[in-house]
Amino acid sequence: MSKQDIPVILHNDNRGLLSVEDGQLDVLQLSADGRPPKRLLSCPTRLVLRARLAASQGADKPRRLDLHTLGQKGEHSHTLHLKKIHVLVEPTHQDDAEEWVNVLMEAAYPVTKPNRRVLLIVNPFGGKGKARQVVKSDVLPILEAAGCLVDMRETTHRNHAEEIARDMELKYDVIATASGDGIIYELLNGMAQRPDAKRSMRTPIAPIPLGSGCAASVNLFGIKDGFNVPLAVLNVIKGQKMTVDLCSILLMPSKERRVFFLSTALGLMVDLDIGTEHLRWMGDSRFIYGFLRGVAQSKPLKARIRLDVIESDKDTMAAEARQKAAEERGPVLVGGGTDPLELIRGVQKMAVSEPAAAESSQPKPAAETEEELDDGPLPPAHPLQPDDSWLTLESLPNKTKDRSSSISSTTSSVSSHPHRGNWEDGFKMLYLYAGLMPWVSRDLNQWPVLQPASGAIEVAVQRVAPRNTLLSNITGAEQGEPYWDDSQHYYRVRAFTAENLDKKSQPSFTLDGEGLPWDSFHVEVLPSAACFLSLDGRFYHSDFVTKHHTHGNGKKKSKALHRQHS
Ligand SMILES: Nc1ncnc2c1ncn2[C@@H]1O[C@H](COP(=O)(O)OP(=O)(O)OP(=O)(O)O)[C@@H](O)[C@H]1O
Repeated sequence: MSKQDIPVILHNDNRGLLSVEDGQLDVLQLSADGRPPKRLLSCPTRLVLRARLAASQGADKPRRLDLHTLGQKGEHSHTLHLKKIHVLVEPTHQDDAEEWVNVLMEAAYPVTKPNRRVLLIVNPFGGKGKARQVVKSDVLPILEAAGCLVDMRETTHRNHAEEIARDMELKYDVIATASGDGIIYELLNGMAQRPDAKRSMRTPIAPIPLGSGCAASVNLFGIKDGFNVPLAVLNVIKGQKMTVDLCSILLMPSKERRVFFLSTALGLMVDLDIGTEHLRWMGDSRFIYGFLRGVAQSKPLKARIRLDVIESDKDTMAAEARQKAAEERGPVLVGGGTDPLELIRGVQKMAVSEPAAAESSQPKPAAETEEELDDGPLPPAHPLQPDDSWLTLESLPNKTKDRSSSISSTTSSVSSHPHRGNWEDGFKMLYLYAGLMPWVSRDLNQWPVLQPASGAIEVAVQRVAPRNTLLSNITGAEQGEPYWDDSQHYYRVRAFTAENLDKKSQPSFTLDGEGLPWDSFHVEVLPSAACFLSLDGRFYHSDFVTKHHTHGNGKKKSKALHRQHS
């Protein structure tokens, strides 16, 4: 018997052994006749929620030991369910048992502290309308089994989450959202209005995917587990703080300011989202339907976009993203790629990029102590002043001759701009999609080279292209392959503006999936403004950044496209 083992009496009165070693908890039933022990439970310590010794009932009495874990349905299963095991520890082993419980809890919480205080926001009408029921059956029991203290609030009307965030006490370790992305958007906008906005935004958000589009969860847990509710609850319990950028958007002419954490879209992507809201019953399949419908119509977007570009070379951005992923992952599987079960079975690692964000018992460096952080409001939003160095992309209504109307004389010529990203005068846009997290839904990794908290927003501009090209881009979209298509122009920017050149036929744009009237707007990045929880302190790595295949097909496709355009 090693220090990691403790003898116990099992619920069936048989003798047993609890063992914790190499990131694994085992519960064994011992046999009296020399046969090998029977494994009753084998569980990665990542899935251990709590181990607790009950109070002593007297020095000569056995003590009860409770083990709460999540269990996989099978070795390769992503399905998790709550398991509770109770055993008895005989008086002679009780000191060792106390030490064993500490060893297990340290293995179970290697980078965070247990017993979090959780504000749980539930949208009872989110997604397919099952949030309330799933919270009761799956979410609350797991949080309680882990010893979390939960305050639950149900939203009763639109924008209720915004009101809650504006008025809440800042006493929680985490705000969990049993909803879709809309509630997260509202929470962040509520926080943004507070006089102590910066402090409030240091409370991390942990999404529990119970809406129709749950992009935040897909970005944290990947395509396969993007809708895995118990895994998302595990993230509430032991996720690490991950800082993210937000964007501030100034709506013109009203000068109303909003913030967003995910995306803003123009053109086809607007029709795809708000044009399919009546199809929420389809879950996120409604987006595919909307895309097909939009491609069939291929209605050009009429807009003038000005971009403060940092980078537009796709090869450079892809190489940087792959390098960063390699640093974060350390040694990888033979053949590369992502272990689909890494979030369930791997040992929880401290984030490479933000070790100071982990709740370790080590004192933080002086500059990162709470006292020195700014607790005040967000900086005020002012209209942006694009100058000569900004890139201007225009997709004009067919009959427009006078292109000078609202273009300032300082606008640079596209063809000579160092960051034009292969855009040519006369190209027509189909959509613009700007984002702060790689996946916008399970089906679309729109910004596969995006780095969180980089101080930039990624802008993809899809120009009008033959329908078969656009349709063939659906294949591989979940892993970001359309990035390589030359009809998709890609810019990493600090800020941008978008002016509507046909308000009648394109009245709206979307912000984190919510539709708003579009006249013109100004977007700038709020670097590292908010934080989410993530099990390994980062977004889930897509195959795009972990598998280093070339993009020969994309290049061939784009040459063909050029031929068709000329
Ligand atoms: N009780 C309520 N009645 C009506 N609307 C509500 C209620 N609670 C929240 N809402 C609104 O529901 C909208 C959608 O919320 P939620 O984030 O849960 O996602 P969803 O629409 O299912 O999925 P997604 O936004 O990811 O597509 C939000 O705009 C919110 O204001």
